[in-house]
Amino acid sequence: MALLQVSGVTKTYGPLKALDGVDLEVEAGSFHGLIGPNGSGKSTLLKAIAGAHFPTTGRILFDGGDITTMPPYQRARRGLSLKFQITSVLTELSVYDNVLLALQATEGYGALFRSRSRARLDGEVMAALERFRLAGRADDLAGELSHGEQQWLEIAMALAPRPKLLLLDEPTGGMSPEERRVTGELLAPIRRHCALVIVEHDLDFIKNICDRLTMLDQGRVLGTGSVAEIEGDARVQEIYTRRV
Ligand SMILES: Nc1ncnc2c1ncn2[C@@H]1O[C@H](COP(=O)(O)OP(=O)(O)OP(=O)(O)O)[C@@H](O)[C@H]1O
Repeated sequence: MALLQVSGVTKTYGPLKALDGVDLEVEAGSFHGLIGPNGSGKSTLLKAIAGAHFPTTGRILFDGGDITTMPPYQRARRGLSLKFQITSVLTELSVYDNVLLALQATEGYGALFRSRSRARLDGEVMAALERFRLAGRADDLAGELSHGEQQWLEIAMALAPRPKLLLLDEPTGGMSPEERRVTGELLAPIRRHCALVIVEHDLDFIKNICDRLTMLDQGRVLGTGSVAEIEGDARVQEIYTRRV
């Protein structure tokens, strides 16, 4: 069974169907990109998976359990983690404390005091920072980091609790081409232990890092397949030449 299974998900806002019978399957360890024109429903789908809002109809299964109407904090404890487009690092805290807080928030303070030593958490914080080339900035204020570094810090925070699935909404927004390239490099090794669902407007970036793509158009799935299959799909090409 797939790690994530979205079945027949619809989301309506008044008369508007932002999602219309969407099916999506993501296997463990797979990187899955959501593409499509503006307003096609990519962010709405990501939010439904994250629990930021609930579908009007349909079901979402994650790691064998039904999470359709589960609150976000419970999804996080089951292994679902997310980073949205808007940066949410605490700029007045150190880089180190941002990651520490992310770990503590997922575990719950009770669990932290019962079973986890400060030394063990310290190891996890530093490992998370090292993976994202931020270990040397641990004591700096997060607000002193560049925009790209703040995005990496947020991804490091999202990955620190070792989720099974990471959701990323436009992580390379506002980054330089070099920062985008590095972001791809930093994300590649996580597939050993974590799957990814990513919304990203930079098609070259998403094609380079994803195994599979789902193309949305007007709230419906137009096609799902390998990058080569989706690139070769005439309907996908038509939409991108016409509207994107
Ligand atoms: N909270 C909301 N209330 C009303 N309509 C909404 C709301 N959120 C999204 N929509 C509408 O749902 C549709 C899908 O929006 P969504 O943001 O999911 O598209 P998207 O593919 O992520 O677009 P973009 O690429 O521009 O970010 C759009 O028509 C949008 O205006």
